Amino acid sequence: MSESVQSGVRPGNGVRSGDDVHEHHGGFPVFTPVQAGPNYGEFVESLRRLQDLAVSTHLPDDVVDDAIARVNALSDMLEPHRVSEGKSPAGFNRQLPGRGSLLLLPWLFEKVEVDGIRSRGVFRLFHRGGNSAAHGGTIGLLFDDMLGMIVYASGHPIARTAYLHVNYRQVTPLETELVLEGRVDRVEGRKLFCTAELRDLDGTVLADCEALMIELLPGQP
Ligand SMILES: CCCCCCCCCCCC(=O)SCCNC(=O)CCNC(=O)[C@H](O)C(C)(C)COP(=O)(O)OP(=O)(O)OC[C@H]1O[C@@H](n2cnc3c(N)ncnc32)[C@H](O)[C@@H]1OP(=O)(O)O
Repeated sequence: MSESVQSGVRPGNGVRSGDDVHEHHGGFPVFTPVQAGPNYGEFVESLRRLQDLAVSTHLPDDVVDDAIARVNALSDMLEPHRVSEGKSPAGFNRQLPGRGSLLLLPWLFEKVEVDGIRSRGVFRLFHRGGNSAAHGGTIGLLFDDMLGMIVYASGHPIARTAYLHVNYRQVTPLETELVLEGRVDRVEGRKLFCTAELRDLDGTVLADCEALMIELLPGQP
């Protein structure tokens, strides 16, 4: 997504290439992608490990107290480096799992093309819902984020999700490599009708979705 914001509309279905970036990306500011430094991916992975442990340990009280002190010390170290939206490498680095954003599932893109995207990754312990299955909300998060990339790849201006209908077909396992594919199926004016599927490596559909993405109007947030 970051490249679209930087360079404007790319070739694709419903192209309006050459048009003004501000006008056709709604009220989104023009972000210049912030490149991650050489160890940024390791930093994010370290935090993901911490998240996994935070939800899968039962700590003695003295360990909790020690952890609070250490985590606060780490936060105090980071605090002076706080920046505004668009100025952090988080979310801008497609070569990193989850584009380097701790919010996103740690997935990597295999294909980002006009006719659709494919991404691969795992749900981790942090994403556990119940009985070793992925939390349904994290599946929605994965789909929603991929929809943004589907719109970007298709060459359309930035769009927001009007609705996202998720069908949970099978229990989605943790720590198991899975694949997601999605595309724009149909365009009606500003309305982009998209579909995507989450599959295991045997090809079994674990979840699928249908979504309506609406291209933003000039100045629309
Ligand atoms: C660094 C990189 C950054 C890059 C960052 C890139 C960001 C990507 C975003 C990723 C996706 C997200 O998570 S977005 C976050 C979650 N979504 C949101 O917060 C969206 C909140 N909702 C809105 O802002 C608004 O409702 C919009 C923009 C979706 C639509 O509002 P609008 O622009 O006023 O459009 P409106 O006239 O209402 O509707 C246009 C047409 O769509 C239809 N329509 C509208 N909503 C629906 C609906 N739920 N179900 C059916 N149809 C609908 C209308 O009937 C109409 O059809 P007709 O009469 O024309 O036929």
